[in-house]
Amino acid sequence: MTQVLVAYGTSRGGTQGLAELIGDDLREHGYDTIVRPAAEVADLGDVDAVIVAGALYAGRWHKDARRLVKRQADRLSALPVWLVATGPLDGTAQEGTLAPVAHVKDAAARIGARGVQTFGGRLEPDAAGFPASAMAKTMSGDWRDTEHVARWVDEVDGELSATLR
Ligand SMILES: Cc1cc2nc3c(=O)[nH]c(=O)nc-3n(C[C@H](O)[C@H](O)[C@H](O)COP(=O)(O)O)c2cc1C
Repeated sequence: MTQVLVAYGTSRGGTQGLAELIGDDLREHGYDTIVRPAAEVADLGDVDAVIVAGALYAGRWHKDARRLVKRQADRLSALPVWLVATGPLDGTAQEGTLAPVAHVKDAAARIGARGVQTFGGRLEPDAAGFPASAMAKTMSGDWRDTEHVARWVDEVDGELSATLR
């Protein structure tokens, strides 16, 4: 069975939830899927494809996602890989294809990623720490869109099916 790793970098759990959604959709398409924190991925084992998801903070892709791409660059360069950013606290990610931030663009170029995708983010009303708590007063909400994720996983499945199965 084709094995897909979904690795995520999160600070407040939203990206973990998004990675789990991606993982569930991939399983429905028949993939053997592992969802794991990017910081814990020391070895890519026998995976056939990888999705690296990271939260956006101040225009930066989460360090755990960046570091995974850096330390596994050689292996990732030889695999089908998609990079995902989750962040916008509004509907812009659903409306169209947002240009990737520089970190994601650079990481994609480094490993020859198959694609990059930005999904809406989540900020909880009781987010702790500054400036998250201040932002949460006016910007809290959940813009992770299950339909948007499902449509994107369909596209990934289309490409993987054409090359791996
Ligand atoms: C301090 C702060 C800075 C943020 N900066 C950005 C940003 O530059 N771009 C963006 O799209 N989202 C930004 N966000 C929204 C987060 O990316 C969003 O809340 C995301 O879902 C957080 O993921 P996590 O829960 O996995 O940490 C920011 C949120 C906070 C609290």
